[in-house]
Amino acid sequence: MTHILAIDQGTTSTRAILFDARMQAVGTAQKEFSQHFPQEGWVEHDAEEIWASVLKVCRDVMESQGVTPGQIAGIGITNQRETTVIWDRATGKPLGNAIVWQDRRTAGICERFRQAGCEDDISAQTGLLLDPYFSGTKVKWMLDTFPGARERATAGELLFGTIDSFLVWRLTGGRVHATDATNAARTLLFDIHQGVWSDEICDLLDVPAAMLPEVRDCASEFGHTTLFGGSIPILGVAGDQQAATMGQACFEPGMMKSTYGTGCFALLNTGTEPVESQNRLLTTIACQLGGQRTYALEGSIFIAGAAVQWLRDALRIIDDAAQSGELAAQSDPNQQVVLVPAFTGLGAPYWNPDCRGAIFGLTRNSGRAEIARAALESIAYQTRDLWQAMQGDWGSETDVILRVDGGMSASNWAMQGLADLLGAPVDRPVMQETTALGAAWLAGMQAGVYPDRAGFAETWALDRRFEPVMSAEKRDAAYARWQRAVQAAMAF
Ligand SMILES: Nc1ncnc2c1ncn2[C@@H]1O[C@H](COP(=O)(O)OP(=O)(O)O)[C@@H](O)[C@H]1O
Ligand SMILES: O=P(O)(O)OC[C@H](O)CO
Repeated sequence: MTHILAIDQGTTSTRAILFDARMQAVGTAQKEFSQHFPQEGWVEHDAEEIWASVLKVCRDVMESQGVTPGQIAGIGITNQRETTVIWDRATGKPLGNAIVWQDRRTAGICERFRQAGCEDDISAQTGLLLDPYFSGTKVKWMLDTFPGARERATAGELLFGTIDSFLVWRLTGGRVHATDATNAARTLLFDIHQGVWSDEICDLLDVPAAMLPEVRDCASEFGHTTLFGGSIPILGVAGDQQAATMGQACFEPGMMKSTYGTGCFALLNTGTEPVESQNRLLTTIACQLGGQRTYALEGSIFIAGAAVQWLRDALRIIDDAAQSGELAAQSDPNQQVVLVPAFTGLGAPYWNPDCRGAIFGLTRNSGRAEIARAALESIAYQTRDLWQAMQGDWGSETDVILRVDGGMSASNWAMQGLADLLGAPVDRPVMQETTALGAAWLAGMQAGVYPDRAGFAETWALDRRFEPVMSAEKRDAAYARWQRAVQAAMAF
């Protein structure tokens, strides 16, 4: 058995990547799927379409590489986190569309619990904040909205899961209803200190315990799938940002990665003790291996690569994402156009679900290039917000080098801009599919074919280091403009 199959179920596409015995990616298949925006601030996925995309990419990659199930030692699953599915235990059919992590429909529910004084207690247990981002209020909304759903969930007829859990259920033919600790940590229902579902929060949100998946280590047995013409064990599961943290080998306290996909998620490993943020960051589980939890501080930005998609799909000023850097490079350096990409509210450290996007500093000379530049710079400014918050929580005396990955990290222009606006070096690894690599590593380690943490960390290789070249004066002035722009957008 020479291969590991990683399934990376992301927000905009599903990928299957085959890794060989030396942890090299030897084949990839990818499929985009539909995004549904039924109302302002709502974002949904069709869980059946996601499932079909998973089957397709797995079959395609095995076929293209001529690899049979008998040659695959294990499957690792990694997924968009928080996105919520409820399905029927008997039929496996979803109750409705999945509510995506970006969806803001439960802002009112969050506000009601905040007014009732529940946020501190919820934060203390979960490490999260009362924001529609997390699964808990999405589950509540579904149970409140679909007639008879709560009664059926209480009777054990309906099951809840994040995407990993839904895929494990489907892949195992309904035999396993499980998730891993990193995905559980994003639900708002999980006590990250005790490593168990919180009865108190489940009662508060009226979520029946009978519908919750069993929580397992990231590398453990999640059953077998026989859907590809032979039996393959599922041996690894982790939320995509945590998988990327592992794929970047950020195993030591103080190591940090930032992934630029649809959104941007920066995780700083804080070791075996959770650190409570004083700067509106999240405390989360980075991984759980052998029953031992490692924690992280996380900064979550909702719009990163999605701003580039907006340039392509809504403004139509580029044909594909890679052109954004070329266009930005043509911009007039003397213009000071700032884009606040709060298309679905603002995440860390602002946590403002009602804020919407804004552009400042336009002149008659502002055009496509300046807008493209503002879009790419907005990702760097948002990372600096997180960077400062992390330094506040972790201590700024430590020299943290940021490891970057995700689709947008391919843009040299954006990564140089990031180093400039942070005033710190940015490291991009050779292997930029770190999310899939992390999931593959979990499964391969569990299968006994890949090395342990130390051996894996030695394989991390630098593609390019981006050193800051911008003057401190220019950097501070630019960042001050961004801060004013955010305040103005929130006041609008
Ligand atoms: N060369 C590039 N420059 C800027 N943005 C890019 C580039 N390539 C991809 N992207 C952006 O990266 C995102 C895709 O990254 P990916 O890691 O696949 O995301 P996800 O896992 O969220 O689906 C898209 O939003 C796309 O606009
Ligand atoms: O699909 P991505 O890569 O944008 O990641 C989504 C995150 O997991 C949401 O928390």
